[in-house]
Amino acid sequence: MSTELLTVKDLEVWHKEDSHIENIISDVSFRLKKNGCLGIVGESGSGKSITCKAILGLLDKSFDVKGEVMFNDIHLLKADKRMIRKIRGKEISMILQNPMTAFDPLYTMHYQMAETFIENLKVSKKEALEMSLKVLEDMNMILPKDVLKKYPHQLSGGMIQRIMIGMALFLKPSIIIADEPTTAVDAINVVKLMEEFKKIRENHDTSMIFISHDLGAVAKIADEVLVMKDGRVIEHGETKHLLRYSKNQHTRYLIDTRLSLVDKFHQALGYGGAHAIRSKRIV
Ligand SMILES: Nc1ncnc2c1ncn2[C@@H]1O[C@H](COP(=O)(O)OP(=O)(O)OP(=O)(O)O)[C@@H](O)[C@H]1O
Repeated sequence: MSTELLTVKDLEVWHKEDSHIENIISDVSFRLKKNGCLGIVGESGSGKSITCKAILGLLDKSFDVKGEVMFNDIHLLKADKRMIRKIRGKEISMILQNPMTAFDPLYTMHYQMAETFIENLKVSKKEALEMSLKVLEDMNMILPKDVLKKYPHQLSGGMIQRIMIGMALFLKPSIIIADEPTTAVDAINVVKLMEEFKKIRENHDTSMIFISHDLGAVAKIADEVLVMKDGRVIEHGETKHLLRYSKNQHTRYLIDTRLSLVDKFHQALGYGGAHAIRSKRIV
């Protein structure tokens, strides 16, 4: 039996504006194994988000998507909208880069979380409200009942992000796609969030696509990495092997940029720098 949950083959994305058509993504292919974690790295604008949105049918009509995207036996690019919406809610959850945009500022967290559970799990309003509280308790939020009464802008980016992760987990999807999940979060909460993601990998039967421009974050969690540049995959391989032995100039550039950041950080703290620890750790 195949262990692949998601197979993407020759994905292309084109953007149309008036009579102008521009190719944004080409020849992207990868496989996500059951219980695996694939990291997608690349600089800003390299095509990481558009690739994942294309897979989930989240791009608007100005985009044209070609290729093959198989989730189990379902061709996601050919599936009807109802089927796609069902898969997006229950089977594949996406954690967005900017979590604030995922919630409506006009409604309380309680209302919005409950709506999601009612729609995706077909539960009663009472059950949905209980589930919302359970999500916050599971994420170890302080005063969860108070948090539920708040509007999105009354919470920090880190809290909203943790709520999104908690909701994604509660729905027990087969795949979680996390798009730069640490962007809106301060440094201390980044560490906590990364722990949360590691726990997902250890305790849940969930596969993951983890998108980041930060190779260090990806190295902590992904077994395989796809490196993107200008809308194309320039390298793909097992994380440790790629970080240690890649000869690709751009991949090396991403690794070295990361190392020089770590160097600066360690020098500021009075340590020997990343080069001193390079032999022990990967990045
Ligand atoms: N709505 C849009 N209309 C037209 N082009 C777009 C749109 N969104 C993104 N693009 C283009 O698609 C390319 C890939 O963008 P994408 O957002 O996938 O990059 P990314 O690697 O996720 O970057 P970041 O890390 O900044 O999110 C870029 O060249 C970008 O300009």
